Amino acid sequence: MVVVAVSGQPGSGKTTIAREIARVLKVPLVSSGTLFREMATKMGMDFLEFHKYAESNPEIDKSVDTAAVERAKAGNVVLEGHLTAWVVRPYADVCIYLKASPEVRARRVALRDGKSLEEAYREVTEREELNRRRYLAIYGIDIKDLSIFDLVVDTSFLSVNDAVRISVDFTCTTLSFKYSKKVC
Ligand SMILES: Nc1ncnc2c1ncn2[C@@H]1O[C@H](COP(=O)(O)OP(=O)(O)OP(=O)(O)O)[C@@H](O)[C@H]1O
Ligand SMILES: Nc1ccn([C@@H]2O[C@H](COP(=O)(O)O)[C@@H](O)[C@H]2O)c(=O)n1
Repeated sequence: MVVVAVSGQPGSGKTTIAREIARVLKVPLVSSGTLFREMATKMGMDFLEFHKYAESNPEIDKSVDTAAVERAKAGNVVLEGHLTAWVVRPYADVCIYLKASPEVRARRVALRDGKSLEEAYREVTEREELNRRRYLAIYGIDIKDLSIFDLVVDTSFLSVNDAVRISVDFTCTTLSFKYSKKVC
């Protein structure tokens, strides 16, 4: 029953890496970020606006996180989300954190979402600060504390392929060692 959590800064490449790890492990990918985006859409809010709304409505993060923990307990999953690893750590075999410079992440999000560089830069920096404040207020968790992670990767100067290879190789090696058999 493998459980992998991929967290990290907005635009660092979490979804890209988590999707590939899930493919290699042949398990589903569950994204807290996607759930959070869907909730924003349902409430007719802009993504960034919803982050601010969540600040005075802690039940939003708690419902996203409860879903992540319940799914982790069921096993055989890759969980992805900016904040997810901190809450599923007790149930995860491997926790990976991705980071990159704000400039690099803004460029990637601008390209991905068809936004201006200025808008993307504002989004990635504001989202990170709003998330940091919420998690500190709700759980007393400082998302600057990366000590819970098994692997921290700065993807600023890595190609997608290199970032994927590093993350997948580490995950497969760690799982194979932990379960004393070739997992992938
Ligand atoms: N190492 C990399 N080098 C260049 N581009 C990358 C790299 N990793 C991911 N990307 C690209 O950057 C964009 C953002 O990646 P991705 O959506 O995986 O990030 P994320 O952390 O999940 O973002 P968000 O926090 O907004 O959900 C995507 O278009 C992806 O293809
Ligand atoms: N456990 C949680 C709770 C909330 N989030 C929020 O989802 C947003 C989008 O996540 P990305 O992976 O797309 O960055 C994120 O900014 C959090 O506010 C979460 O990720 N995990």
